[in-house]
Amino acid sequence: MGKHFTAADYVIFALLLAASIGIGLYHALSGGRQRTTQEFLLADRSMSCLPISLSLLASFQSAVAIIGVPAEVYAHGTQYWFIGCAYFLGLLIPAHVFIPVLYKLQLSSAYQYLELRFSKAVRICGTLAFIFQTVVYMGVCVYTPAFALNAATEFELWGSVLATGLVCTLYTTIGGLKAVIWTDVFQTVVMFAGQLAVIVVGVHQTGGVSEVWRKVREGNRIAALDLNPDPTERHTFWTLGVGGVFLMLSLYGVNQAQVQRYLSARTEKEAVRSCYMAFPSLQLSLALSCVMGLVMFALYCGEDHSDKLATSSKDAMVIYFVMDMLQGLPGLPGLFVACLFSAALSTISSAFNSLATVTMEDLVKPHFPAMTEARATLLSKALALSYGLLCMAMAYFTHLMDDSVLQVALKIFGMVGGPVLGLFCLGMFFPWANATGALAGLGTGLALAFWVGIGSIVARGSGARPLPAGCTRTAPRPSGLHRLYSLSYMWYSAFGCFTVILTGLVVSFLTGPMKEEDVTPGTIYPLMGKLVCFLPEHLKKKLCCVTPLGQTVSGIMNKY
Ligand SMILES: CC(C)(CO)[C@@H](O)C(=O)NCCC(=O)O
Ligand code: NA
Repeated sequence: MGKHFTAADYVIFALLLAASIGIGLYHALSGGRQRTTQEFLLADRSMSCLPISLSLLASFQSAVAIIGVPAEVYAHGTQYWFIGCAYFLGLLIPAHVFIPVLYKLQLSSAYQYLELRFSKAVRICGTLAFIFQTVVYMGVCVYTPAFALNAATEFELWGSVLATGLVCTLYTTIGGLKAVIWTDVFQTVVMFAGQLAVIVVGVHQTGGVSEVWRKVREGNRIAALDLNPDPTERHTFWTLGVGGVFLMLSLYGVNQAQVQRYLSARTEKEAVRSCYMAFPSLQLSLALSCVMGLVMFALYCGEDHSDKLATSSKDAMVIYFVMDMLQGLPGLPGLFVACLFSAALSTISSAFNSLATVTMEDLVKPHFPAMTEARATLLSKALALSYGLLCMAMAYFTHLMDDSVLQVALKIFGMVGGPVLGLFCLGMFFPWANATGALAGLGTGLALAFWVGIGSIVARGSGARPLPAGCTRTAPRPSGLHRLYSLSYMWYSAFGCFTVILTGLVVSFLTGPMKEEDVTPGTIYPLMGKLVCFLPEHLKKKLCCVTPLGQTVSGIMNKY
């Protein structure tokens, strides 16, 4: 770390790690001392909306976004910022559709819903898809800050992977979900502080806000709304603002990490409120990272310094610029590194805890119904620990990938999260869908998503790579399969989701649609009923044939 780090920097970085472990210790020794799975995995269902909302932000805001978004804006301008449009529906729909259904069912794992609605097999498939998605994503999260720091500074690569992994494993294993949520709060504040510091210093060094504005205008970095309907165009209003809604739904609607936070809320109202409160913090976070890219552009005028680095990665270049800007300002490099690690730690800890939860609730408990609470809690802790170790192994595989980290992460979310979102939509909005349809749908959705996702990587390797922004007009239009492979990664979630719904419905009707009396009450969201609320009562009843949500379901829950 040599020339970049002074004593003040080491102190700040060490404080972050120590405070995170401290919060873990506090929750290990206070409250119920993490002796039940209710406390360890669901924070005793006692959380209020403020910590939950910051934690919702932190779950999927990792160093990948902190580095990846400025890198994207530096290279291609602010078009990516339009993903902020997707946050409206991307949070409103979870708040008013997914939370009401999932919270009322008093679940512990989101995938329990799939058993209530379809069958045990569907639940297990949903769980396995989630585990796969999260384990791969975790690798990217741990590896990204370590790799970028190593390329731009003298930070030891595998040393930082180990530090992140071990600290995070420690406080997650001893402090449970309460520690995860409260460290998220603290780490989110550090994250904002680090980004803000870089922006302030950068604006100052450029010579003021108006100078920054002049330079990014001259450099063509402020993007106008791009309404090009071509689905292979990487970033347009449609791919970001509409495709992004499905990405957001798969993360904020049905992903276990987030659902677990909703379920840990004291009341349903607090859960809904936390979803609303996540909106401004998500927008703030997006704005900070986009502005950081702009400031960087103003200061370095689009120079490419990759020749000075051991890698051509734009992500490493961002770190190089930040460290260059902050040089000679003791404490600030440390704050920025703390910001990166905060972002990473808060994401990885959510991943450990949610992985431990689904493995326990969906894969282990159903086979050992007589397991004592003490033993189940011990096993949950062992699971959190093992996933922690697995995550460090995954970091190793990530270093074999060669793509912008932001794109890698969002591709994974789309390829696996999209089909899983489709499964929940199929169950909630279509009372006719049956378990066979759900399984066939999920299988088809995953297969198609992986075909397109892996196809895009292979096609790019064989020279069909889309040209960089600005050259797109002269690029030959991809044809045939290549056109499919060049589908914008921002559409992956929507593509997977609709494939599952369509296949699921067709197969359900072929194999005999579900009958009204066989559907578990409370598992359907009366979408039709809400859409046709102006129609007379008896017609509505015909259209949405199932028990309304308002009815409590404690009776049914005893059955399971
Ligand atoms: C998931 C979104 C789009 C939500 O804003 C954003 O946080 C993001 O781009 N995340 C990238 C993945 C990551 O930061 O790990
Ligand atoms: Na995070």
